[in-house]
Amino acid sequence: MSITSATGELDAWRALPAAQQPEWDDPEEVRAVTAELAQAPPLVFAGECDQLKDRLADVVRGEAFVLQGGDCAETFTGSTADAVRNKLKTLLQMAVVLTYAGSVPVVKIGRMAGQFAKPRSKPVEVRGGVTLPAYRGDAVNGFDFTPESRRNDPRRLLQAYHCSAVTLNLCRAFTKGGYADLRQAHAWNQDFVASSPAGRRYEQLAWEIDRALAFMKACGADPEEFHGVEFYSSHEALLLEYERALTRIDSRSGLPYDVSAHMVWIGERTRALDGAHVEFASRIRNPIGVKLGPTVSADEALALIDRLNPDGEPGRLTFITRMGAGRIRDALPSLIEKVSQNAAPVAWICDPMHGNTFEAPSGHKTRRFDDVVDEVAGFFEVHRALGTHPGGIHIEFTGDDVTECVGGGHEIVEDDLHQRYETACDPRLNRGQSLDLAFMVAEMYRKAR
Ligand SMILES: O=C[C@H](O)[C@H](O)COP(=O)(O)O
Ligand SMILES: C=C(OP(=O)(O)O)C(=O)O
Repeated sequence: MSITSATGELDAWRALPAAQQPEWDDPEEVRAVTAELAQAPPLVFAGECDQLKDRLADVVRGEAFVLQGGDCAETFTGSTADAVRNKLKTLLQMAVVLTYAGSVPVVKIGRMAGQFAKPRSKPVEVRGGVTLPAYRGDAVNGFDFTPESRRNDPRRLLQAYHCSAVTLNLCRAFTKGGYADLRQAHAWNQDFVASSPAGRRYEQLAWEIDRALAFMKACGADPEEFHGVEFYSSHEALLLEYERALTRIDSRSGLPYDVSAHMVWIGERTRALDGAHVEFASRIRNPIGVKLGPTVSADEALALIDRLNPDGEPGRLTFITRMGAGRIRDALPSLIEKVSQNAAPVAWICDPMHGNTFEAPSGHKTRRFDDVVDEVAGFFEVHRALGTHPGGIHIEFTGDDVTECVGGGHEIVEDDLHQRYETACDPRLNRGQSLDLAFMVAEMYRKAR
């Protein structure tokens, strides 16, 4: 493909309806910002995206499990060393639990280093009779409820890029520089072990891992093998101007990659077959996820496969189902059956968060930990019944001790939600709830095999 024809194809989305795009007041400013982004260094390399595709191909074959997670909405002020380390630590702890207790290689994908834009149900928010544009993520406007803050500001796209770079740089340093060394499995838990039942359970597992590592060392295995881990970044490819500006032609292959993240996904609200998001994603070579909610039909899923993975490349396409605990057992089987009949290589991941949100009497958006667990259980049951592979989970979590979802080991109740409700959009599992979930999922995975 020539560079000129590749560029034309990469812009084909511009002629199609693009849902959930912010209205910017000054198109000239958007042009200036995207021109600057188009010159900015890539955040990831095409070869890394291909490596993730290989790992996801293992998932398709039933040989690995995906743990994808992080904030609902990252914020600029949250791009600090402490916050990033706490999230990463939680992800690493969950991955260790899944790898050890579930006996499966875990592909670690952060919902991190780029998750700065949010699709919204309503374009405006009303508070006390005042109507302002909805908050659409720090890449678009501010969270504070004032007209100045809620103005869509294209310069925020640059800040999103820089915060993504800082976050990814830290993640790379933590995961390659010794912090993620399996021999540190106790150290990640130090601040947690005394205060939480999940922390104590994890500590026991870390001792078992110590023994296993000592055994392997005694057998001659090289301990340096456990020094670092592979970590990949992902976010929703929502703001097409931003994603397009960060798309580059790979010098090795001449093919386009969106270098804003290793993997990007298309959301439930933007997956229209004739829409701009699917068109854009069909042109880039990254691994792509698509969220599928309870109203998706099997024919739509097949049409998405045709558009996004016509060559049947394993690892290219992941379906992230988010049906809700009450719907998954009815809605998922026919989807999987039809896709399997077509022999389409798809990785199936369960997002047990987005179909289980409700509003507490206090007005806080929340989720029940039990519903989250029940949706994952339904996901495993369906795959088990059909003989297909439950390929992973996609969750919203934070490494901090927030009170945003109810239930879990600490029994957070609706009256507690106000205590530490810090999310900029949807409720996240806190660290204890995340670890509890990892133990339960590991158990489900072991049984499913
Ligand atoms: O994270 C997903 C969506 O952006 C979020 O659920 C939308 O929330 P809203 O319904 O409050 O707009
Ligand atoms: C918006 C999201 O999810 P969904 O598209 O599934 O609603 C999300 O994961 O942030």
